[in-house]
Amino acid sequence: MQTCGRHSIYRVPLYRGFFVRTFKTLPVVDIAALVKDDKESAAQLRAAKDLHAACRDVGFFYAVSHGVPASITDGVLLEARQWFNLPAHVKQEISLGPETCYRGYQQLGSNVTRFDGGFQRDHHEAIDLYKEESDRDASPLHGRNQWPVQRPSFDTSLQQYADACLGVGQAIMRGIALGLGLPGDYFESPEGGGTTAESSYWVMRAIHYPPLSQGEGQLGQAASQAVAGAEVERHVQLSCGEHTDYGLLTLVNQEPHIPALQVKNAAGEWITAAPIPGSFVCNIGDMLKVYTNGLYEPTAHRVINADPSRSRVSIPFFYEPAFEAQVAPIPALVPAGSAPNFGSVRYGTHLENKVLNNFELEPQASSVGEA
Ligand SMILES: O=C(O)CCC(=O)C(=O)O
Ligand SMILES: [Fe+2]
Repeated sequence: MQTCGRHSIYRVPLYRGFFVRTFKTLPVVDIAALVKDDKESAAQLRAAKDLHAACRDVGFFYAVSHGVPASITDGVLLEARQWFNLPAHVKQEISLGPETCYRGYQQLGSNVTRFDGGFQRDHHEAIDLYKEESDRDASPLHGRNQWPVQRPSFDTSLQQYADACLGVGQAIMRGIALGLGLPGDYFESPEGGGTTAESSYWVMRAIHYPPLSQGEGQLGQAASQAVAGAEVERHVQLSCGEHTDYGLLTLVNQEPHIPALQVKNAAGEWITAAPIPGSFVCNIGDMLKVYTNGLYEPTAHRVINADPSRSRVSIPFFYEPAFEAQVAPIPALVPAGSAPNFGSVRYGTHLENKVLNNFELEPQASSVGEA
């Protein structure tokens, strides 16, 4: 096992197979020291150790003491809820498509979860925003955002929220680097991809999940089973189908009233990520699997809003690598004498392949009536 001198806080197990993911709850990690301290401290190393265990054994954790004021996290959820209450034709003024670089509003059922031989429409509407890039020719995703200008206060609170999440994302990535026995700024350095709060090709989605009802306001039997945490056939409509995330780290800010996010353990059981006020539910994405040579695995999750009377709003923020980052297994995490488990991938190419495949933008016959 190679480590990086003074940064090594313990030996990092190289084979995740020792750590069967039989979790029944999600760990809570206090990240105060990572967001507050400039210098590496004993408290930072403790947080880093907790992050390492959480990423290796679960792939999900609640981040608490993150320092983002409730006025920002609660405020943006409230603003989003009010924006989604606007008439459909107002929301559609900022509809997304290839011509808007996939930025803007997606109506109910446009987002799909694909599986072999088919896809399922997810039962949510959303606004998608990305880091803004002026060089439109360089990627079908590059461009300016369609901010929700119909409510300037929402626009402002989204921007504040994004700034705050960039700081938290960079701090958690420092903790993850330390937890891997690397220098805290590893992912910010050129050899680690050069990802910082400034360069991250972040994504932010404000999502509205109407009640998941079938028939006359009742959940279908299969969907009810899904609510109870069972595995279901792929054709059963869910608020958001089973998937893993694409990049480094996702921070989910969710409304407190509905437990709807479910996380799959190795036994195939669905564990509910019930809201904890003041926390972000965090999960790791595909790129951390590549960086760690497979030690950290992104965990499948899905969303089911089973409350027949209330919709749910969440605002995931995706702290992702820089678009041009070349992501490859970190040499110190590849056993001496072994070939790396993965080749190098340009993050922007990985993202394009995912996003360009995410939509079925033709209106759904049954659910788009109110325009
Ligand atoms: O709404 C949530 O709780 C999670 C959404 C999600 O998994 C995603 O957008 O990737
Ligand atoms: Fe996700």
